Amino acid sequence: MEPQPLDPPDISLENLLRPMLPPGAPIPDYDQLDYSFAIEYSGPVGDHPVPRADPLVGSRDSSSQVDSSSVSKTPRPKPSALHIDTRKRAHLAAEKLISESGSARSPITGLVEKDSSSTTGRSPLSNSGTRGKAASKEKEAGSSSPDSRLAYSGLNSLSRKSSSSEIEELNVQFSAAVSAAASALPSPSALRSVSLSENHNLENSDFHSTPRSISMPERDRADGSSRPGSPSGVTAVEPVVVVTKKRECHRCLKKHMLQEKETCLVCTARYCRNCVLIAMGSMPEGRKCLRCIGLPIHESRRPYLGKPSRLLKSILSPLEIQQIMRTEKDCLANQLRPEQLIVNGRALAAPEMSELLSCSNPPPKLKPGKYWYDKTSGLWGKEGEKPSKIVTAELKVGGNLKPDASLGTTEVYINCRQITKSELKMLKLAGVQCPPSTYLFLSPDGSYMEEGQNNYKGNIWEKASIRVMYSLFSLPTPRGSVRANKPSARELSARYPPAILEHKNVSKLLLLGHEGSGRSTIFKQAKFLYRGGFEQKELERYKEMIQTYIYKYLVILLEGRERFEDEEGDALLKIKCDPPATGETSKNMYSMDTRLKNLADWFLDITADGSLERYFPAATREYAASVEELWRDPAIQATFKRKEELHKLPDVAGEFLERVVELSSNEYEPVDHDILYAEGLTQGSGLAEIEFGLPDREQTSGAMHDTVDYSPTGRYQLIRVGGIGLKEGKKWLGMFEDVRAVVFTVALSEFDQLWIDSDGVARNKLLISKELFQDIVARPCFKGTPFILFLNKYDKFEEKIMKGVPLTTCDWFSDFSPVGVPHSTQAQQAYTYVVHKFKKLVGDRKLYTFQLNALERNLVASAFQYVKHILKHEESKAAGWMALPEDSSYCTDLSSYSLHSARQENGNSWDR
Ligand SMILES: Nc1nc2c(ncn2[C@@H]2O[C@H](COP(=O)(O)OP(=O)(O)OP(=O)(O)O)[C@@H](O)[C@H]2O)c(=O)[nH]1
Ligand SMILES: [Mg+2]
Repeated sequence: MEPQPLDPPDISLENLLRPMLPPGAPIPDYDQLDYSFAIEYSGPVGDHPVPRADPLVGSRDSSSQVDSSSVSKTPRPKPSALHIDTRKRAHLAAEKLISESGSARSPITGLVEKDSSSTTGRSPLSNSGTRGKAASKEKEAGSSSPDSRLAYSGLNSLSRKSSSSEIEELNVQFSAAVSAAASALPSPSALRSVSLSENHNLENSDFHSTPRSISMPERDRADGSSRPGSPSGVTAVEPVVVVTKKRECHRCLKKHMLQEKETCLVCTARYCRNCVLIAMGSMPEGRKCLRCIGLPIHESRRPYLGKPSRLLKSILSPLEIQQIMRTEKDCLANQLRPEQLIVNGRALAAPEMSELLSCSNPPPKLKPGKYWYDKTSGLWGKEGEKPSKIVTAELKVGGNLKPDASLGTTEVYINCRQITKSELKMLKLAGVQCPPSTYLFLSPDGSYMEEGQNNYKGNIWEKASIRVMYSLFSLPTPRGSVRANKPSARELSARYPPAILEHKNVSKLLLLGHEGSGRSTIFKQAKFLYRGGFEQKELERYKEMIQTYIYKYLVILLEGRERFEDEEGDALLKIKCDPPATGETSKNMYSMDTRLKNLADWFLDITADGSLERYFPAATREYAASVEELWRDPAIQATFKRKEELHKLPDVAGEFLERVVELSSNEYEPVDHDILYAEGLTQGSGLAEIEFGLPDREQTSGAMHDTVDYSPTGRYQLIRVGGIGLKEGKKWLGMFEDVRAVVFTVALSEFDQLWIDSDGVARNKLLISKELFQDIVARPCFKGTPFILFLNKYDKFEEKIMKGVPLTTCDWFSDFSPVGVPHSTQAQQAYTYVVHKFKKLVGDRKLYTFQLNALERNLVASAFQYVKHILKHEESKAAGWMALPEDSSYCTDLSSYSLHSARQENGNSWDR
């Protein structure tokens, strides 16, 4: 039989394209198609192997079929047929889609996209991104394959969120094109060891097998146990710097003497214009060779981040350059890692670095290294050197400033740092008197005073000539005009309370205490009681604060859940003694289903990399339902039951999480109760003051007889020293020598709670309060000042004692043994014992104590009346009268006031 002639292959464009596209994908419009073809090389044999180009005519051959194990599960186009220009098209389509969908996109989408260049940039609501074991499996299987990494991040995230097959298709084509290009044309060195046929095999290509250190939390790696090694999640792998001859292209090894080259940000290999796109692919992290993707950049290249070269401009469209430069600047792998910055002797954590970089005046061109930072003035410099910059003050970054931070030898100190000779010279020029052993307190605007003295002395930046001199000597000066920076009276009062307050004829009350003891609550109650509450602007701030804090509380719970799940798993394992089969994870009451776990992981990730505050409260509404779902999950509820073990979780967490949907709505307005429950006054807590007149007793409860105003002026000023203020600003205390009384708050209920200090050491909270109290009582500036101890949170204290939590949990109370006393509950006995312990601390000195529940407004009013009595008493004592007010509702001993007596006076009607 005569052989039938074979049909000529159908070489229509459609048939050519079909194998390149995923099954079922529509053929793109011919007019819009941007394509090119590779033809087989038939020239003379050269020095280097030439990549093979397989013809695409006809149906796909078996060798081009993608291994079904490939997680992308999409056929890869043949390397030869799809030119890199496809990227352009994919990219433009993505841009188009972004611009079209821009307005309709939810804030979540926008936010996630923004972050998509970073490790954690995955939609929390999609299942694609998993931290932990799932992610690690995915990685092993290749699903977090180079495809997904190579695709433009924006495009990638779009395809994840959008169901648009077009985008997915483009993404796949684009990734495949790059992979193809990479594997088809590896570097000469790779070619030396890889045969052409291997080279042709995408799965075996050098590109695929190159180990990556892309931002994968450490626990996702070998042991699967720990949190990310670096907070940023980028493993600190030292890049291997490629040494090439100066003018040689690292890929083709040609010299191209006069041609510009593009340099890899990681290994510094240089590529000529013909090789750059092949060597660097789609540049998902900017200008890096394919094998360097995921690696941290070489520090010498940091100044070039985001700055396109002329070469790039000549081969890519402006839109592409814009996108590449954006990813280059934003992508996580290219960021400075927090641990590379040592500030005041301590490596930064991710949230600290993000605070530093996002402040209004960050240090410019930061490089890895050791720095010192003066939080009070904002001065910033390299360790052992004079200051180089004034950055935003009061940032919570790094350790404590050391006197020798700048290796000064002048014996003149600014905010505890011994200054350098050039600074001293400048200070003298500015007319500041500074003989040896001068201790100056300098604020960010240049105003200064001598430490321990209450007078504001002047401003070193005031004269323009001085500022010029400073810059001549390379010393930093503040940005903008000093006049504009002049602090308001209110700001000054916070900085130099005595200077501002001196002229006022008020009785100053200093409100001190350890974090969480209730200082702000008392302050807020004073505002409600005597100043008519909060203004609209302040309410807005509280709203924002509450909405942000909910997420922080959630994250504490999520971390706790993980811990408990592991512990429980280990415990069950010990009981069972038979380890689960490989890959099987034992479930317990703290385990969550995969979807919620993904969501939880996302929250933990954005917290770990310090971007939680970038998302919230902005996206609070979108996530409220998810947070509620998480909160209601049995695993989280089981975790919450063990809240005492979650040291950072405040008491209010449950209350706020319970109402997350309501609190997250736009219409939500904080009510008094919410404001009191919200921790702190404002997010940045330092010094705050409020002035008020105390009304006569009759006005507040109607049951008091004291109609005489004992205060000299009838005006009081309550000054709250907040968390940071007290720790770093202990020197301020010396400036409050004219206060009439120190009100020290202690949260009684903390006797069984732990506090993790900055060194990670857990300590009993009440013991910390005790030490702080002892420290302050012992200060010479408070030698003759009456101390009033507000023993707060009695409600919680009572609840705990009644529940059987032993007071002896706190070592300080180890000798407490309740005895059966008629008409006295165990809680009252415990309270009396605690009062006794505190009084013993001050020896012969008088210590006034007041039992308080600061959430009860009337009780706080009584507390202030009590303070007023004390002041009167102290005044009489000083005048030698020694008469106590007749009515003394403070029982036999003015020095103690308990809720018991207060309740009797007020007929037990304590409204919140
Ligand atoms: N149950 C109970 N909770 C209280 C009491 N006093 C304060 N709280 C809560 O304790 C938490 C911490 O109180 P804050 O007033 O912020 O304490 P603080 O840390 O000293 O204040 P800042 O200096 O602003 O940080 C808040 O959620 C308050 O609502 C109390 O007497 N009983
Ligand atoms: Mg607080």
